[in-house]
Amino acid sequence: MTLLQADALTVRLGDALLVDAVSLELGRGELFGLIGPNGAGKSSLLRALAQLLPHQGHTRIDGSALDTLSPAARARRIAYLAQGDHTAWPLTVRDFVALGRMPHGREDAGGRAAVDAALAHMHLEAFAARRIDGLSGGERARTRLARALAVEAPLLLADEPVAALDPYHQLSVMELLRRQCALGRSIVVVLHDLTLASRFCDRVLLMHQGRAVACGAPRQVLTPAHLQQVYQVQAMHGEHDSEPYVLPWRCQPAAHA
Ligand SMILES: Nc1ncnc2c1ncn2[C@@H]1O[C@H](COP(=O)(O)OP(=O)(O)OP(=O)(O)O)[C@@H](O)[C@H]1O
Repeated sequence: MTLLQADALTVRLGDALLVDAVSLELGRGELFGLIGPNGAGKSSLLRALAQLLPHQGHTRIDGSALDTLSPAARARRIAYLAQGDHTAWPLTVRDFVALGRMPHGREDAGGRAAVDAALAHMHLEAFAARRIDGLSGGERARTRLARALAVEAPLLLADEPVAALDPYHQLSVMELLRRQCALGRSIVVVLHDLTLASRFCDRVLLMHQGRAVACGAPRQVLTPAHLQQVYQVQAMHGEHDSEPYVLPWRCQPAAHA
């Protein structure tokens, strides 16, 4: 069943076309990867989906047009994790994660349990009383993801949630996202790691220069031809434990005529 439907989303900033008529449909319980090289338009598309960037096109969630929902109603349906690290405030980890409950208002019966669960998911229980401006980059990244998880929204839009994480936490976050989807949540995740995208995502959308190049099962999208065309790399493709991996191996710039 469809949770999110976006039709012909287009983002322009001045003369620049950042996202060019990209459409996507997201099923309930689906883990959907957004991939593509630097500057492809992934973050711009995610911000347009979150209604955080002026754009053309339409997005519906559960059949309701997103732009007709109040900001609070929208924030309860969509949790958004921005790319990068903008968390320099002197808050404790617990208080920062609790910001994710703001859309639920004052009578938030499930708030404490949601914050506890988010801290546990990100292995942050021992950090709860620490100030976020005293954490390492990866610890802060886990705290930011915990805030987004604490919303307990049916849709999570996560922009490079594993970029700053060590291998254990990268895998643990991807496994967690899969479990969240098994519970019925839907997730759009921006990834640069093609093996994580291959192994964990149900479908991926490959973007290049603002456009959707291919969308479908990772095996169908992460083909040698697409990797050459879009990333200008050759990769090793293989299987381990019956799961696919894609290891970028060598730069292969397009041949110029
Ligand atoms: N304010 C702006 N004005 C003009 N161009 C912009 C602006 N913000 C972003 N861009 C351009 O839009 C394009 C898409 O940026 P976007 O951040 O969506 O890419 P991305 O796919 O998320 O890249 P990355 O993998 O590097 O995070 C880039 O070429 C970027 O330089």
